[in-house]
Amino acid sequence: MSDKQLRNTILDLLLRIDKDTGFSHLVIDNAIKKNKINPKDEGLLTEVVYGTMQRKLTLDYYIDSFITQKKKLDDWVRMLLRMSLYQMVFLDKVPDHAIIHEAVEIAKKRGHKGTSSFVNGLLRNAQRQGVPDTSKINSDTKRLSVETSHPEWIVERWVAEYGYETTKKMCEENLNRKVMAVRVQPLKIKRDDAIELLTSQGFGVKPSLFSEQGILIEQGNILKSDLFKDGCLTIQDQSSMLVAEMLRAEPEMVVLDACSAPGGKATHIAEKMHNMGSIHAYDLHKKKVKLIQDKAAGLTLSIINADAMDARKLQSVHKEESFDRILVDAPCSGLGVIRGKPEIKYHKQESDVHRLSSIQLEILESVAPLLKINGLLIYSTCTVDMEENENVVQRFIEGNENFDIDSAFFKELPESLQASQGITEMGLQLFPQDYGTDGFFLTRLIRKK
Ligand SMILES: C[S@@+](CC[C@H](N)C(=O)[O-])C[C@H]1O[C@@H](n2cnc3c(N)ncnc32)[C@H](O)[C@@H]1O
Repeated sequence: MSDKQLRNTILDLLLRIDKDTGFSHLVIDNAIKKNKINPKDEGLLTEVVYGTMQRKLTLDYYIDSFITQKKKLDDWVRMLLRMSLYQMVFLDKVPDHAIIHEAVEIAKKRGHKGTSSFVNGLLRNAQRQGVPDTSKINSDTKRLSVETSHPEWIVERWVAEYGYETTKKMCEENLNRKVMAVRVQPLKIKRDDAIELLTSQGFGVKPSLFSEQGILIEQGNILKSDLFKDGCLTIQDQSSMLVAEMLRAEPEMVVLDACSAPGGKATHIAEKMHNMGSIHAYDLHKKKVKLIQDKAAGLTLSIINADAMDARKLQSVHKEESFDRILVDAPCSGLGVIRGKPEIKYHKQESDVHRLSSIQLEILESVAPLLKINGLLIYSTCTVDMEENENVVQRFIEGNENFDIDSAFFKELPESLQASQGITEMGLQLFPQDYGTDGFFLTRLIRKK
């Protein structure tokens, strides 16, 4: 693939991700496979696509400072400027003159002469004058929003909920790449043996913090390893691994996973149960049920029965007090996984947080009667927001006096989490900057009567 083709591909991918037609990691993976992109170009493509999305608002601030007449730019022109400026300001892989030349060539081809001279002029101005100094922005939240490219509503919510310093660290951390984690299928291989084998094959790996099944991948493409291809490993963030650890499901129990696709946690729970007992796994979307089934089959786990169903209607198919354990890994705004899916921060709106928190409470209310007395229920989300996390739990407890937060949950947390700043009386909020995990919330409820 020529440099010009590569840059056109990058521009097309960015436009697709920005229009919310696919998560960045899936769009990038598909493009690499489809276009048979070589490893060197693969690195640049991934870096520029992720980096441009991650820094979109910062780049827009730079672009707007060079535009005197406030005219609306075509989407592709703005995106071309963003990706070019991203490379000029944040990368040193390609010289500025080459970046500008490629951008002008693309602008000539996609637009008209006026467009290419506009692109040329703006990028040359940026090259000569440098980008504007953001430290001069007066408002703390606006400055943090521009410098770390998070919409102001998110910054304002986080500052109100967690304070300025925590918010600043979180926004800065969200610009980094996270270290990938995988879970070992213990019925197939021991973690120590997997670590030894992967190390001998040149991977940089080490045990993860919160689960005896977790491995952190610091170097190497684990998707290409034999262990992954043989179904001995599943990709899962360390925070998500905590869920099955804390659910305390045992062999022969009957478990409900109310929002299960793609099945990451259901399969982990099945492993914890030594593939004995039963897990009823549901998801609202019929097409996602196959993802659960495929994941279970890939890991040779047979106790998961997956079906499509709105978790709010499960009382129509299951009797009261049917389950020893229930997991509600609820649909959420996803503000905890911005590092891996940067587009989330631009696509989600504050109204989504309000809408989702109502659905989360409805799901909890609907599945609660299905839990046996003394049974345990985990509520979790991959978001950082009190309205969807602590407040949902509090509202649920207030309305259901037969449920309580299980105090044993806090004692059973891994030692490294015992002093976490995210522990409140409602549960545990993990922040991405604290342990390198996704932003994630979980708590455990117990049914008393
Ligand atoms: C956070 S994801 C679950 C991830 C999954 N537990 C795992 O570990 O792989 C939330 C899931 O809830 C599903 N969902 C959304 N609304 C639902 C509802 N009303 N009932 C059941 N599932 C729902 C979504 O389709 C999505 O797959």
